[in-house]
Amino acid sequence: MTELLTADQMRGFEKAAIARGDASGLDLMERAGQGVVEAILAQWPELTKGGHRALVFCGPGNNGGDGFVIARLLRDVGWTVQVHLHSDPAALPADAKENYDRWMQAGEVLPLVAETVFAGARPDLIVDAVFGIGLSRPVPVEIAQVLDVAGMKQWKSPYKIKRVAVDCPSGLDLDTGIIPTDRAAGRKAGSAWPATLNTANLTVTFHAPKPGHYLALGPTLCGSLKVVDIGLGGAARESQMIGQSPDPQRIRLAEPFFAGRNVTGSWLRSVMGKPNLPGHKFNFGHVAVFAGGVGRGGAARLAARAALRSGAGLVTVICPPSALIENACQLNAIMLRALKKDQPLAEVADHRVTSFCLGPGMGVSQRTRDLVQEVLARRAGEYDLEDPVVVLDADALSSFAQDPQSLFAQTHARTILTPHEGEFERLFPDLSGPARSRLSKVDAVRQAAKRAGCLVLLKGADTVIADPQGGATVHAASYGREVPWLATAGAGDVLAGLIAGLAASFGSGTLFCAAELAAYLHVEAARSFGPGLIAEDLPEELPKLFRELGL
Ligand SMILES: NC(=O)C1=CN([C@@H]2O[C@H](COP(=O)(O)OP(=O)(O)OC[C@H]3O[C@@H](n4cnc5c(N)ncnc54)[C@H](O)[C@@H]3O)[C@@H](O)[C@H]2O)[C@@H](O)CC1
Ligand SMILES: Nc1ncnc2c1ncn2[C@@H]1O[C@H](COP(=O)(O)OP(=O)(O)O)[C@@H](O)[C@H]1O
Ligand SMILES: [K+]
Repeated sequence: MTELLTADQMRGFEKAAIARGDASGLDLMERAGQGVVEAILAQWPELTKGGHRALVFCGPGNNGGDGFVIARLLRDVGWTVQVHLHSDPAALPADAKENYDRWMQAGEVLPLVAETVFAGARPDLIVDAVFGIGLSRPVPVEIAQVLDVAGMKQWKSPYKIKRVAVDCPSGLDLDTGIIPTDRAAGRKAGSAWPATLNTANLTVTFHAPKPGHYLALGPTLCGSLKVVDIGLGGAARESQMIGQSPDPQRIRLAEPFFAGRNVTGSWLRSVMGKPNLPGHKFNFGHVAVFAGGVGRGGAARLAARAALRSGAGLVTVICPPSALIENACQLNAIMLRALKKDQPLAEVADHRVTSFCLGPGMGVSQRTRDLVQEVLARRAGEYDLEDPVVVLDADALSSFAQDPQSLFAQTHARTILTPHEGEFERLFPDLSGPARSRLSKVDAVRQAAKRAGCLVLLKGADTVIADPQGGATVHAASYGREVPWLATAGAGDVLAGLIAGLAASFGSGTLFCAAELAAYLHVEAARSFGPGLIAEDLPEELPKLFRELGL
């Protein structure tokens, strides 16, 4: 798993490397510029021949400094390079000023304004080195207009121009994936998108990716993402091994890589615990999924099917007596019990149930609230680790919209809430909507987890999982892993069942790791099946996936 570094953390790594004497700021800037040029030529080998034309846009900070290095290195290999600067050169920080001076020994700098940028011939390459991690406010309108991808239409055959962003397309906040805009810059009517849009074909970042490359608009704006090693050392804590709990206050990316190696098989084995161990079905966990009334059982059956396919030893659907026949007609390997209104839960779900899943199709009602509270009150005794896992999704969350605190008063460390944005807003209105123009999805989910006293997984193409201590993971269906066809009714129910099933076995993995793996498998199952997918297909794709992933 790769660590995602916030701007502050990145600056910390840079300072530490300089303090250790590993490199000077100027060395780092040179390596950064060199890394960008190498990445450009690797991405487009046809550009290696030289004789091409580049526009380099430089900003007032060290991102601009990288731009001057790139301009010089391209010029050295025979390119015609035109540099535009948005700043008073005298105000540049020291390393950027030094690289400005080196460029100026045989070059010139034009202002970064539309009239001069679009006056010349069509470039082959545009390098955006205006703002990186130092972005502190909305980009001024006149610069946003120059950076707007639509501006390229001023040249003939604009699709031939390659756009490269240094650290990020300028204007993207790398902590949040949001584009801060002010009223002057405006937004398209009725849209979350700003009126102008700066996108890249290739984004080159340094040392480690940043949260904003994966959250919100980040993946759409960045194109493809390349991380360049600039020798900062102390690899951004990749030592958070797969299968281990997250480091509090740090953010990681849920992916099957460790130290550059693909470790999918060992990730699956470390979290699932099942293969190669002797034992009987009760050793591999018993999942109980609560279903709603007549005609509403589909969602629970989807969750149950995912739980069983994910390796749980037993799965039982618990439904009201009126829905027994409907469910009996649909279920075979999944067991079925009816729970009467005043019947004690223990009569249908004994102490061997290791994982509960509540919400899908249950209905928003007092009955759902009561069942959630009864399940949360069931504790195993002294050790938290033996409490049954409780996955709360959909109606189990919405049933507490009027009084979220009464839910949070009962949740425990083995509880996970799995809302989509709408359900999240019902429980955490102050961490949703307008608040999210300031607060990253990661920080919103961290605050939610702290308040709820349990894990929270907020769904989306950028799924975020956080624990109450601040540990957080992003699982991103982006950069070649896009699965828009996963936005299909019932896909969330399958995810809830998958978490309940993976966490049921008391394998070596924690609930947090089970949630990370579930998010990954969910998207891999959708990728494996492809377009045309419906929710029923997801659990059925798992056996093939497990085989392919080396379980
Ligand atoms: N931290 C590191 O380890 C390294 C950083 N490098 C580069 O340095 C960059 C960070 O440099 P800085 O911290 O100087 O930050 P930036 O260069 O990203 O931007 C900071 C400057 O832009 C101004 N600014 C911010 N938002 C603005 C806005 N909306 N309108 C007008 N002006 C605005 C600030 O006042 C400041 O002058 C990175 O993105 C990366 O490109 C590289 O040289 C490699 C090493
Ligand atoms: N564009 C997308 N890319 C990747 N995953 C997506 C996308 N849209 C939705 N998903 C995933 O699909 C699931 C939808 O869940 P949810 O909104 O609860 O739907 P439902 O209630 O119909 O099951 C979530 O796991 C979400 O992360
Ligand atoms: K940039």
